[in-house]
Amino acid sequence: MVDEDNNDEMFGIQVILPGDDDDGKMKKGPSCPHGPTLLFEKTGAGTKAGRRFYACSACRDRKECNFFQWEDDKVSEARSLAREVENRSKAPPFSQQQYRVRFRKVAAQNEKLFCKDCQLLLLSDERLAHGAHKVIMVNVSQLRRPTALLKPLVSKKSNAQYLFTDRSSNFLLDTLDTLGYSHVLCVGTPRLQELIKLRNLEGNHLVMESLLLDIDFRYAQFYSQDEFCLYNMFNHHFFDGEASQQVLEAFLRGADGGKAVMVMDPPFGGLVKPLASSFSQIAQTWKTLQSPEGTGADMPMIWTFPYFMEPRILECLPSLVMLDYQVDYENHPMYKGGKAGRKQTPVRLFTNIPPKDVVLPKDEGYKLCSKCDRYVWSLNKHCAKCDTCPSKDGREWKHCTACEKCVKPSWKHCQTCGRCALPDHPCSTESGVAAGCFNCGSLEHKRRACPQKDGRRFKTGKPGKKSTTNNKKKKQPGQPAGFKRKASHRSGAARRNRRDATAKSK
Ligand SMILES: C[S@@+](CC[C@H](N)C(=O)[O-])C[C@H]1O[C@@H](n2cnc3c(N)ncnc32)[C@H](O)[C@@H]1O
Ligand SMILES: [Zn+2]
Ligand SMILES: [Zn+2]
Ligand SMILES: [Zn+2]
Ligand SMILES: [Zn+2]
Ligand SMILES: [Zn+2]
Ligand SMILES: [Zn+2]
Repeated sequence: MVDEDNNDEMFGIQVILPGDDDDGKMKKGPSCPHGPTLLFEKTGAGTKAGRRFYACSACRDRKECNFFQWEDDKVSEARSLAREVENRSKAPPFSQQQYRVRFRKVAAQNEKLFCKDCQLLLLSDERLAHGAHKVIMVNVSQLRRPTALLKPLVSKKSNAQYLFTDRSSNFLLDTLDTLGYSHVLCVGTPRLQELIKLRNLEGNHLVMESLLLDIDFRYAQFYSQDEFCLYNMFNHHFFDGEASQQVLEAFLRGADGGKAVMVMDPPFGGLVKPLASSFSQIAQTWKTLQSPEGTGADMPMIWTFPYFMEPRILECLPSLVMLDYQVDYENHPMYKGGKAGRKQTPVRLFTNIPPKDVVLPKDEGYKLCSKCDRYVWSLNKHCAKCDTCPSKDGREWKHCTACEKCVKPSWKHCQTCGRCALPDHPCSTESGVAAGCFNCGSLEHKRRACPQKDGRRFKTGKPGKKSTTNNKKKKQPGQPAGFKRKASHRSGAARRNRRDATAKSK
């Protein structure tokens, strides 16, 4: 589901945000059903600027949203109107207010009905209309656990609804509780919001306020307007516009005097740059709402994402630090903890909370490194030469004196490349400069300019040998050939590569 080389410039396509090259004056892109689209640029070989186009911010698969428009396209009025009609047709069937009224009615019914086919709570008189559907009766506690009732939307290229295990969600909540946070902004973390509400009911903890921002409108059924906003975290778009912005502001204002924190768990294949931009905008809103006597500090945040995205995240949000805690997921085939003990998962916490304050559980194998002043995984041994606990992936790394840094245990120092690498890596030229394309092995170009831009990686160590799997999809007329974004990099080959790189821990 995630590739190690997932980044915003993958396959020679990069996202352009306001401020990148226009002093922030870039006009808003046209909208798809997921709000304003993002502007992408197809970067060719060399320095020449590529052609720009708009595409959906939220879906990385054209089957889910096929919006495409060249930046310089003239769009006819008829096409604009047709788009508006389509966008409206994809909007939720009820407004947040209507959902709330329905929820109250359903909660008051003797028979609380839920249609599994429509993923909708039903009023008694609607049952007939869902006669052929699978309708079940639910109780009050099920109404309080929407993440258990709703079927997770596991399309990897859009919602990727992977839910925290009890272990991970309890750890997160205990940590926030210990650190004294009174307001938790849950961005794409419905299970955390749910757990907060359930704990509040228990009455033996300080009450925490929470607000869920998520693109899955099914959650609107279960929460009031002050508890849920339909939101796209890739373009910072509130589907209910000003009303939702005000809900967010009221929530953050309410935290003045208390402590607010934002916890985000985006789909793992998502582009880091637009995500970071949205999170920064929320943090900025929080900052402007702080009373003048505040400390001027940044809004605390915790972003869960795979460890191999660390360089990209830190490039976009340099104040974050990656912690060793391994987040696991209940319904993810690869990222869930094993039955007997813990299976390693690649998902970590990135935070601007001082790492020493986030106490990682000793009984799960974490320990304090007094030299680094942070909690680390048991196999992450402090290296005196690097003066850090170097491991990123949970394995014990070893120091290479030639490279003057710690490297993965499976790597060997290669005299030809002058650096450590996997023993079967494609070797570089005599010049000592890493040669050729990491994707296909050709010495003619780098991966970014690879004509075979489908994310498959050169794996055999034989330069020039191409993979036989090729799941090319039809491109839209006039659309750049490389426009697949994350669509195909989860081919069997890519998945295997990632597994090699992470779970199997080569
Ligand atoms: C990886 S799951 C995280 C769920 C979390 N682990 C939990 O247990 O609460 C991603 C979440 O982000 C939401 N999501 C996906 N795409 C989104 C988008 N573009 N904007 C906002 N939320 C999105 C999904 O609906 C889902 O709830
Ligand atoms: Zn879209
Ligand atoms: Zn139904
Ligand atoms: Zn250390
Ligand atoms: Zn070292
Ligand atoms: Zn080395
Ligand atoms: Zn080499």
